Amino acid sequence: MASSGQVSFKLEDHPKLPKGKRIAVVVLDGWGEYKPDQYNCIHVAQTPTMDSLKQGAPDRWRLIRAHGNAVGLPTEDDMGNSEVGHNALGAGRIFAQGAKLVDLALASGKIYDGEGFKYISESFEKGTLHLIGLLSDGGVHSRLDQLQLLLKGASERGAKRIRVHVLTDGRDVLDGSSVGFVETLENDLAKLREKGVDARIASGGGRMYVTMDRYENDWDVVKRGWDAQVLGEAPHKFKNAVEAVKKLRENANDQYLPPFVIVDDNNKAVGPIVDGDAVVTINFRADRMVMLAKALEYQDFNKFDRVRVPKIRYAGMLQYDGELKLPSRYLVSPPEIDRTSGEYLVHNGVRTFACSETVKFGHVTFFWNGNRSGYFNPQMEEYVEIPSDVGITFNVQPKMKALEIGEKARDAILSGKFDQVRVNIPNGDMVGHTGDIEATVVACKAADEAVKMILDAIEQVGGIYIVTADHGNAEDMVKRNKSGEPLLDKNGDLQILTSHTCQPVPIAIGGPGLAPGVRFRSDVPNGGLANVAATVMNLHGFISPNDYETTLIEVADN
Ligand SMILES: O=C(O)[C@H](O)COP(=O)(O)O
Ligand SMILES: [Mn+2]
Ligand SMILES: [Mn+2]
Repeated sequence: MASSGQVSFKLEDHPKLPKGKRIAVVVLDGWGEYKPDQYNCIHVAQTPTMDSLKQGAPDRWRLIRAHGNAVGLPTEDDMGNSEVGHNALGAGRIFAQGAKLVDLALASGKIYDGEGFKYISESFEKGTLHLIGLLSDGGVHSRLDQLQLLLKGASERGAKRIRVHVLTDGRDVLDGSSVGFVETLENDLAKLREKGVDARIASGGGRMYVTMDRYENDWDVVKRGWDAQVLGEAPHKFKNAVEAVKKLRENANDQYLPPFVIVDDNNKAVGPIVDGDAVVTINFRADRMVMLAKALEYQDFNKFDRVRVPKIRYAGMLQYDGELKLPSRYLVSPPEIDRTSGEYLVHNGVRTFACSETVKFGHVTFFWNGNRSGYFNPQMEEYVEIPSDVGITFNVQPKMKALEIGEKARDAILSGKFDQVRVNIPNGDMVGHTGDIEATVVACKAADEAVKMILDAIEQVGGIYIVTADHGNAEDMVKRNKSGEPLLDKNGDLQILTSHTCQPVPIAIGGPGLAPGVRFRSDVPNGGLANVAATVMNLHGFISPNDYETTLIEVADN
C-alpha cells in the first residue's frame, strides 16, 4: 500500500460485488452469545429480530471472536471491551493494544527511558509524583500490577514523595472488590515508606461518579475528581483509604463511591496537586481519561471552574487522542492504528453516517477511526450524537436512546445521502454493567427493536445490513465456576457479573441488496472482529488492502 512514504487509499474493485448499495453497519454493544439460561438476558428478553437473523446460520449468521488475542489483548483470559473491539472492527487489523504495550514497556524497562518519564522525573527532586487512575485488575482501562510496577520503578528512579488518587471500579471487576485492591495498594505503599519514600493514597472516588466520564457527557464527574485530586477538597474526609472505601460502600457501590480525600491529624488533605508536582494518569485506555487530560493540560479551559491551576509536569500513560495529540507527553506510545477502513472508504467515495448516543458516540467514531477524533472528510461524513441521559444509572432508563438511534439511522438510510450508516446500540452493555438483570432484559428488547427499525429501512431501499457486536456483556450476568455453574458469595447470594465476558459475538448479513450467493466462508473458523472491515469493504464493492485480516464472506456461483 505505502509507496515511497505515500499511502495510496485507492481500493480495487471487487470482481463480483457491486458498488453503490446502501449498507447499515450495526454494532450492538455488549451482546455476546452464551448458553440460554435465566442469567442470559438476551435469551430471556424478547428479541425477535436478532432471533430471526440467527436462522440464517451458517451462511448468513455466525459467531466471531471478540476477546483476548483476537483484539490485541495480552492473554486469552482478557475479556473484550469497546476500545479494542471498535478499533479492530474499524481498522481491519489486530494491533497490540495499550494493555499489552504498557506490559512490554514495563517489562523491558523502556518506559523509563522514554521522553515522557524523563519529563516528569524532573519534578522528583522537589515535587510530588501523583498517579491518578482506575484501581483494579480489570485490564480494560488500567491494571493494578502495572501501577505497582510503576510505583516501584519511579521510586527507584528518584520519586521521593508519591500520592495515589484512586478510582474504584466494580464495573470491569466484581462490585466490592475495591476494598481488596485498596488494601493491596496500601501494603505496597507501606513497603515504599519503609524504604524512605513518602508514599500515600491521597484521594479516591467511584469511577462513574468521579473523574471517569467520557465523551463530555457530564463534566461534573470530572470536576468532582479535580476538587479532590487537585484542590484536596471533598465532602468526605478520612485518615485511611481502606476505611474510607468500607464506610462509603455502606451507601454506594464501587462504581459510584462519592469523592473522598485523605487528611492528616490536622484535618489537612495529604496530597493536593501543587506547583512543581508531576502527574501521571495511569489508565492506558483513552475514552475515560481524555476529559481529565484536557483539564490538566489545556491553558484555555472553560468546562468547569478549576479554581487553581497548578503548574505541573503532566504525562498520560499513553497518548489518548492521536488527532488532538493529547496529552502531549506520555509514557508509552499508543498503537499506531493507521489506514482504518473509514479512511479508505471515504477516499473511495463512500459517504458515511455514524450515530450513537453520547455514552457510546466515540465508539463508532473515535475508536472506529483508530482513536482519532474528527472527520476524515466532512463533505463525505456526518456523525450524529444523541445526548445521553445524565446523572442516572442506566438501569432506571434501560431503553436509553435506542429508538432515537434507530430513527436517526432509518432517516439517514432513507435520505439516500449515505452509502454507509453505522450505529452503536448501547443498551446491552450500559445496562449490563449495572448488574440489574431485570433492567438488562428490558435493555436487550429495546436494542432488538432498534435493530428492526434499521433493518426495515434497509429493506425499503434495497440495501444490505451487517449486524454484529463489540464484545459480550448482557448474555451472562453471573460469575461462574469453571464448569459454568453460578457462584454464590459468602452470604449465599449470587455473584453478579457487571463486567464484559470472553464470549464470542454474532455477526449477521442480509438485506435485499445482498448479491445472491454471498455467504460466510467456512474456512475462517477463528474469524474475529478484525475480519469485519474487509467484509464491509466487499459489501461496498471493494477488495480490502492486502494487510487487512481476511474477509468473512465469499460469493458462491449459483
Ligand atoms: O468504560 C466502561 O464503561 C467499561 O469499563 C467498559 O465498557 P466498554 O468497553 O463497553 O465501554
Ligand atoms: Mn462495548
Ligand atoms: Mn462495557
